[in-house]
Amino acid sequence: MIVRSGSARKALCSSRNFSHTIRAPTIREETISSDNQKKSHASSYDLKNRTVYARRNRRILGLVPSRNTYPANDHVICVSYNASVTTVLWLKVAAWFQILPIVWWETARPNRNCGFTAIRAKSKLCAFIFERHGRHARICVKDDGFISDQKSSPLSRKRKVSPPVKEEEKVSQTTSAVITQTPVKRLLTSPRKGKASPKVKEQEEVKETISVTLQTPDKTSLASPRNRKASPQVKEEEVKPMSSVSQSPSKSKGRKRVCAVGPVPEGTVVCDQSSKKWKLVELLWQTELDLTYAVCQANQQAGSNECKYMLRLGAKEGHLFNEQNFHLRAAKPDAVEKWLKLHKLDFLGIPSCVGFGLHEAYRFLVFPSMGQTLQTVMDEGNCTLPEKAVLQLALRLLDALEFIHEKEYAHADIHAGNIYINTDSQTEVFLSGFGHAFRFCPGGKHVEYRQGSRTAHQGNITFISLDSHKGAGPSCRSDLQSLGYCMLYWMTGSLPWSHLSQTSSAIAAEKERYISDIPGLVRCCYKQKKASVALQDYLTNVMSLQYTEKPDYTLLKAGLHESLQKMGGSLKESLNLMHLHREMFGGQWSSSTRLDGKTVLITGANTGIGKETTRDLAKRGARIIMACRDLEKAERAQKEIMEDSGNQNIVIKKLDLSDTKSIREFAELINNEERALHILINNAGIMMCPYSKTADGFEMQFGVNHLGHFLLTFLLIDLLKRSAPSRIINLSSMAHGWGTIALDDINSERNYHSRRAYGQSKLANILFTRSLAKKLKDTGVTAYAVHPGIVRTELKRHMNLGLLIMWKIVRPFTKTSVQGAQTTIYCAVQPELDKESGGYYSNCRPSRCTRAARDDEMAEKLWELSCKMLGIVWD
Ligand SMILES: NC(=O)C1=CN([C@@H]2O[C@H](COP(=O)(O)OP(=O)(O)OC[C@H]3O[C@@H](n4cnc5c(N)ncnc54)[C@H](OP(=O)(O)O)[C@@H]3O)[C@@H](O)[C@H]2O)C=CC1
Ligand SMILES: CC1=C(/C=C/C(C)=C/C=C/C(C)=C/C=O)C(C)(C)CCC1
Repeated sequence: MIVRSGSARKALCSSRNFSHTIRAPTIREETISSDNQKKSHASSYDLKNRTVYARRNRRILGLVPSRNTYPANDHVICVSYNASVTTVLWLKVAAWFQILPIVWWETARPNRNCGFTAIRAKSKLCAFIFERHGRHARICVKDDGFISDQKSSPLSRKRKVSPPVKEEEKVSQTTSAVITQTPVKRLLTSPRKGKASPKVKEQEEVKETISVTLQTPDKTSLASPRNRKASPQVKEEEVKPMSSVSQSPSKSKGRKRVCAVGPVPEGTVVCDQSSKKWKLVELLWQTELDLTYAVCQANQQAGSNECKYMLRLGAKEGHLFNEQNFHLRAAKPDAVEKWLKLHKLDFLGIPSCVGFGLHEAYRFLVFPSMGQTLQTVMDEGNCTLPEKAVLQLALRLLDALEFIHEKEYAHADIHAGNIYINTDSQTEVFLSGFGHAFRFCPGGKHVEYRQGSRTAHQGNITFISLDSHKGAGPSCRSDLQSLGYCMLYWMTGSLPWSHLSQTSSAIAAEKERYISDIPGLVRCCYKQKKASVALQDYLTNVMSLQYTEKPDYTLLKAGLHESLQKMGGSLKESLNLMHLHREMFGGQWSSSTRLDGKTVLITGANTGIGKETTRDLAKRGARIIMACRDLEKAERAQKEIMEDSGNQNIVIKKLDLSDTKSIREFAELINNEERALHILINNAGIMMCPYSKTADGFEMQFGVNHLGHFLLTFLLIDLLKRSAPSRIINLSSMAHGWGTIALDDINSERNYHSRRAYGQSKLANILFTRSLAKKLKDTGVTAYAVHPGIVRTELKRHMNLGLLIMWKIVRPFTKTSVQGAQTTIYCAVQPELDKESGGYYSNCRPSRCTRAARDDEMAEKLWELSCKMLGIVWD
């Protein structure tokens, strides 16, 4: 529960001034004594799902804003205690370029005894102030970002206990077992470590609010496996993949779910079949089907930190019954021991069940504590994992799979929620959750392939094999294919079917389509990135396995091993589950929102951010109008996107934003031909070009980036209003701070500075968005300004040498076009944004722009000037 030492801090302190870490679990406050200079001290807060870590001696502090609030990746900022000048400078640069999510910070050393560093992240509420009082440091936290004392700290807020689940809510018709894991209190270290201090105990009394999102369980999965009937027909079920944790780890973050069985109060003692008594110390997490507790033997007094065991509790006749049978039949500890010796392995990730039994209407299984699930790790901030870690995981899992397959069982539900990682060693990976395990080879005789012989689509819908979709008994190939899907997903954060809200049979159809097109599958997930050769080989191998074929595990492992070695990795090495670059700078965001029947118009759609935005929205089913000045380039992009998305409803129209005639002709065509326009994305842009003028005599950057889009929006506004709810997205930039609006020399005729002129045009984009929001109030048309991040596109073609050198320096922190497109897509599809208008967004969340960009008076003046320059009247 409480982070004292170990992996959290190790992770936290591992790199330079900033690093990734796994979020600490609970509310904690600690006075850091400066007497103990040699000892390490950790402090952590979970403040309405935000956490601060502080470590004094290594002078590192970190904060992790909550995923509950923000759909995009978490960020970690670590700064020195009493930050040094270098740190502050670094922070300033990082904040200025929005590399880190800092919007405000302050350091001061008013006197020798009291210094502080305060940081405010993009979360509205975060402010952490580190004060030193004599020989002690104290952390104060306050909502509004300014110094507070602990009395006003929201730490005192009470958590509400999850209400018991009503009987009628428990069972209802829904999908096949969609397992979603909710960490009740997030375990960071293995429960074996650490002691709970009295103070901590007190803090633990504070209850967390658990909002109830009912995800009703599958009837069939609650029924005894013996009573389960095979459904001959594949039942068509509406499944929203995003609603399942492992289908989209990022989406489920923080979502609290209620288990089919009501929780048993902590402190309850249960007795297993061998009369051993187990005390439920703490509810760790829950899925729709079961609850996991930290437990200790009843005669021992232990805090949750000392619990060496975990207990899974579910319905008496539910999937735990199947799991219990599996453990009794196939995974006895001595069998595992024997296997280890025979195969000269140092480790085999098969949990040993040390007790099982019934308690009232529940069945429970007890295991030695295995750490935390991979799902939890990913929920804590890793949308994707580094290739090296995925290879390590896969090799460990292949060992486990080879063992269970040899014991005649298929796991049949491989996904991150069923994989545990020992948080102490970080080298031990366990395969758990055998609730769907299937004995495919009873007595050495492989079952015959028969579709519909079992309930179709059982297990986690995103990762189950095609055989499971079809209701055929899963065999070796099912597990290996599922593992392949998992690896792809962990590495890339997507699968062709993972972001679409589809029926289970539609997902099955996608899997069927790709089973014979591995290059296509890999391309679809990796997009423009270089794919892992090892993974591609693995997929090719396992997708071609016959139903009864015995896989060549040695060959499969050799391929992955070779690749791991080439990357300088080994199985002995700790898993590095932190994807630093992606995490901090990637800003990947995911949503299942479909746009079928919607029309999107996007300018500059043939390359860079525009092209990736088009690709994504095309995959969501929208009709797309690509407004481009170069038709040849546009056709190439259109062809590629059509092939990739399967969406043929993508048209190209010529638009040159540097010529008002072209804009008018284009708009006329759209107004005549299109029945509706739901999303207008003013994306095209030009940056820092040598001085030149548009056809109408406007300075090029101001003319294209602002005036061109201003006119286009004006000409399309009635169509947008008629199509409401509709949205306008203006691509601005953090570069809006590089310039001001020179009302008296808007065309930079007296003085041209290419960077400032670009800044002026991007500032104009934000001011235009603000004015639009005001003028379009109550029309159902909303407007958003976006900073996409610093993105590796063709935009920099006019940059001067100095800036290009700078570009090289910041390159490691820049985004790919796919990453750069995420905030635009977010503004285009996120349903809640219907209620917001006029804001500035970056990293898929509201962001802070400069004061000049919030100047409504200037916005009004710019509006008037723009109308005048374009010769239009727009009130
Ligand atoms: N990349 C970055 O780091 C950042 C980008 N932005 C903004 O994001 C937007 C997209 O930029 P990005 O994808 O990076 O840049 P690219 O240069 O890759 O793409 C710009 C697009 O705009 C088109 N375009 C340029 N001039 C005109 C014109 N006169 N008429 C019609 N289309 C035109 C280009 O067409 P063609 O291919 O024919 O040249 C191209 O399709 C821009 O508004 C930019 O200011 C903001 C912050 C940072
Ligand atoms: C100037 C400069 C830098 C580089 C900035 C770059 C490369 C910005 C690119 C911005 C873009 C592309 C904006 C588009 O709208 C550093 C190294 C951060 C630090 C100091 C000054």
